[in-house]
Amino acid sequence: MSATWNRSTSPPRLDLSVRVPASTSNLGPGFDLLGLCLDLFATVTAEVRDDGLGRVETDGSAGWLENVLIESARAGLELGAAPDLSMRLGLSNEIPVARGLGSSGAAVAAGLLLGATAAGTRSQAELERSALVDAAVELEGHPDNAVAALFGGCRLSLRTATGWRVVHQTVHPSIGFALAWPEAPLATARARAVLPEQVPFAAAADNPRRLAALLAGLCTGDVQLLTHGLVDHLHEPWRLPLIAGAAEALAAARAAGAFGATLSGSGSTLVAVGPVDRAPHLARVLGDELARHGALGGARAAALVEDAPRVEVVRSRDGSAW
Ligand SMILES: Nc1ncnc2c1ncn2[C@@H]1O[C@H](COP(=O)(O)OP(=O)(O)OP(=O)(O)O)[C@@H](O)[C@H]1O
Ligand SMILES: N[C@@H](CCO)C(=O)O
Repeated sequence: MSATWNRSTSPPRLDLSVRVPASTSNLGPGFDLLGLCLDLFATVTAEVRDDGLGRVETDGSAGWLENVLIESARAGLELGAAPDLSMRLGLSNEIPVARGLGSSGAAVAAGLLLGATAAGTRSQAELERSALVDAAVELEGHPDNAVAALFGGCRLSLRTATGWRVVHQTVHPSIGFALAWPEAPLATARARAVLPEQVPFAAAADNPRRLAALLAGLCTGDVQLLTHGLVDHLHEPWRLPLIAGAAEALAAARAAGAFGATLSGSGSTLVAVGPVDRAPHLARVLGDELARHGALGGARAAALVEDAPRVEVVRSRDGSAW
């Protein structure tokens, strides 16, 4: 971060921008644990003013993500001890919202990074990304999407006695991801509300076995491990009935050569995991089957995004310089 602010007669202004990835979470047994960044992006801009008013708003472009973006930017400013800065946020978003692709997690990460960067630019003290994790989890309610969006790559979020520990999970380059989502949204809150209080002992006992296989399979590209690992008993059985054609589409993807197929996050997007060169075909298979049962929102192959989002200083200006 090179820009610094000088007070002058008109409030100094800083324009920031950050591009944050979508994420698929859970991948079956990694419920509220695993988030994997994919190449659909939300770009958030911020006009920051050092006017002492502490007003955070959007320019009207954020739609359903407006509140989460404002709250996260505020939290970033507060963490950076600069709650008196004002921010005007704008969103350009290619992540389908309320489809289990981490749009709110991306908004949380973007807001926190922009707020913390604005604060740090004034104080010259940059906040560590890891200092934002607790706030991200609190804002989002679960760690997987927001943490992945903050750090990039595939991430496991573990709550320890001393706070959240974020672990990088290697994903073998032979593995590809195919997505398809219905036109109808499915809010995470609704998909969490259908989960049971308790599950049978056999289901609880099998899920960690599946998770161990999934993580080893992601690391090595071992097809048998991935196939064994992309199975869940804790959330998928209750959520699939909420999405017309989901069970049929997952079965079709498996029959077409996917190693496995499951819900992306809490749905309504479906994700098939297969050979990287077959991902476009698998996306078509998922999409065709969803379309047979209702209106299709979209279908595409998606690539893992390893890079952490970086806040860019678009321009820095005080009254005299501009
Ligand atoms: N029907 C709705 N009307 C208004 N806002 C909504 C509606 N459904 C969801 N939202 C808001 O849209 C944002 C994104 O929704 P949500 O968190 O459910 O999905 P997501 O982040 O896209 O997917 P996921 O977290 O499952 O990966 C949230 O801030 C949520 O409050
Ligand atoms: N782990 C969260 C992700 C929300 O997309 C859930 O499954 O509810």
